[in-house]
Amino acid sequence: MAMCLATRASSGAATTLHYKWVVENIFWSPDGQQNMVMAINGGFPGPNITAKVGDTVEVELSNNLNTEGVVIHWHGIRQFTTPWYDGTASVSQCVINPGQTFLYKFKVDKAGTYFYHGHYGMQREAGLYGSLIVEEGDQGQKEPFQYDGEFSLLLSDWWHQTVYQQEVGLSSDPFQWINEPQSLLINGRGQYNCSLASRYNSSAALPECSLGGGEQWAPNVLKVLPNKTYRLRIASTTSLASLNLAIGGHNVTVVEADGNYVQPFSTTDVDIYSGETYSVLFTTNQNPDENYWISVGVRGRLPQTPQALALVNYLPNHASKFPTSPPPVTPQWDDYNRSKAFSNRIQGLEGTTPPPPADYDRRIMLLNTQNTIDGLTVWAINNVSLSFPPTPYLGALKYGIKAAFDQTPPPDTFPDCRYDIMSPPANPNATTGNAIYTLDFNSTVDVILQNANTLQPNDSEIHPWHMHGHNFWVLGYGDGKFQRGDEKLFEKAGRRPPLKNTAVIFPFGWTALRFVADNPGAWPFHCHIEPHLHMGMGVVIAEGVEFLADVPRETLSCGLTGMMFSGNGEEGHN
Ligand SMILES: O=C1O[C@H]([C@@H](O)CO)C(O)=C1O
Repeated sequence: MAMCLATRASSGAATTLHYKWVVENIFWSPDGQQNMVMAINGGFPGPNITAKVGDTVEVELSNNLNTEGVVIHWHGIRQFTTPWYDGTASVSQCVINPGQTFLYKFKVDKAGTYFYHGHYGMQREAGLYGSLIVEEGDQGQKEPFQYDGEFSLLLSDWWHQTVYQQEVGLSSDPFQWINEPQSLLINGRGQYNCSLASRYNSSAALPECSLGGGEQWAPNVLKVLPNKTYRLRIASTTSLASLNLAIGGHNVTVVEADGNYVQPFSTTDVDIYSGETYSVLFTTNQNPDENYWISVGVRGRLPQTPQALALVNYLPNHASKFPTSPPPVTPQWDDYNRSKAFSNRIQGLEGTTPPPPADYDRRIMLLNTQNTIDGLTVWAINNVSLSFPPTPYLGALKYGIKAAFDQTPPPDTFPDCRYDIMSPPANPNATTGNAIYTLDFNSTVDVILQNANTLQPNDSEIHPWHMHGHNFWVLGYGDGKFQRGDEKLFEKAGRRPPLKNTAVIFPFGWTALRFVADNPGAWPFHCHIEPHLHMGMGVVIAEGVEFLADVPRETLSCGLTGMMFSGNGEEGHN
């Protein structure tokens, strides 16, 4: 569709990519069953953006939804000097109302694999996402690896119930959990109630899918030539599922994570959590008379969803030639030692910037618990469940509107240092709050994300935490409760902490991160499982807002900033 194509305008070395997008609900069959999907320009997933380092990306976003606002977050893009285009409702901007058009305009300053998605309510789960690739610029750094071609695989999970019903379930008493997805999608394509893998198993529960190839739910086909090396750019925008990807008969070499080069290592399969991206290389060195399956399956929760499949089609074989080997089996969902071993293999590329030494400007301990508030099930951080305010934090901070959110800082550590993370909370009550962590500009901050038992005995879940506006170094993962002295685990000889923007906390474990608060703005830092954020599992950090030029008014025309601009509200005072 012509509308999907960017117009390119170059002046000297700088290029501006301009896109016109329309968001609307359409009918689509992501897995063979027709459903309502939140689409861009009439297609699902949204259009790919491919830019080069230094480019300016402009997206003119028109909201054609009938009754709800929309925003789009550019996941992994730091938005340095443009925090108001980060695309998070209540934090960086007011939602774009139905019928309105809003211009996002930001520079992409770091090569890597990224994606974009809705960041209002549960619009990501409704289908509002697409892939965003930033290539090295013509003059800039060379990539530390080579390949002959590349493919982008955007992974997601899909439910048949609408997100509106799910949201009501999450805030009902009794609580109604969204449960496991009906299907997993690769580039928006999956199969429900039938399986392409049934032919390998005479007692398969599902019938074999019958497909012509042109269906919206037909699997992706990656056409490759023998004896070449390809780059797979993998991004997970799942709402819930932790995934594992493998290519039948081929090992892969991991080279990039969350837009950062990592020390290459070879592996049979890749764990990928919601919010993460990886680049892997694979060489087409297998029998060229065959085609091969790529399989993606669920880990970290008891799987109730069949694998998603895509086909590696060695040319000149026909794509309809079925691989002789069945799809790779996904590793056991609860083999956490295996998951931890994979996460620990991700290390910074030799020669890349190591974390600054701990100066303990600030260490924030964030205890993740499942709680109840007035009979509702929520998630809380240090006993506070985040509830987004109607006035975006960025404007409230810039204009000193104190009434916009709770001014008492949230706790820097657990409510009770003796908290038993191995048992359900002794007192499950939590409070709702919207206060923020204000960080000294340019300070080094350590965060310890501490997992705990849920409301059910002997139960603790995976949570991938994503930070907007920053990359952080993943200092280490540990089991149990973080203790004084566990810092020594950060400094294992020869280990280079990787830079990432999303890091998982394992059940009953902790994850330690370090970052520099060098990006003026207000930034969410949250569990990337969408219903968990909806249930309050996140915090907001802010730094250096005083260094920002004027925040564009069109980003703040709601809540108290909206009233201020129209002359009816509390006047700003810095
Ligand atoms: O937030 C969640 O709620 C359920 C369960 O803990 C309570 O039903 C679940 O699996 C989650 O991840």
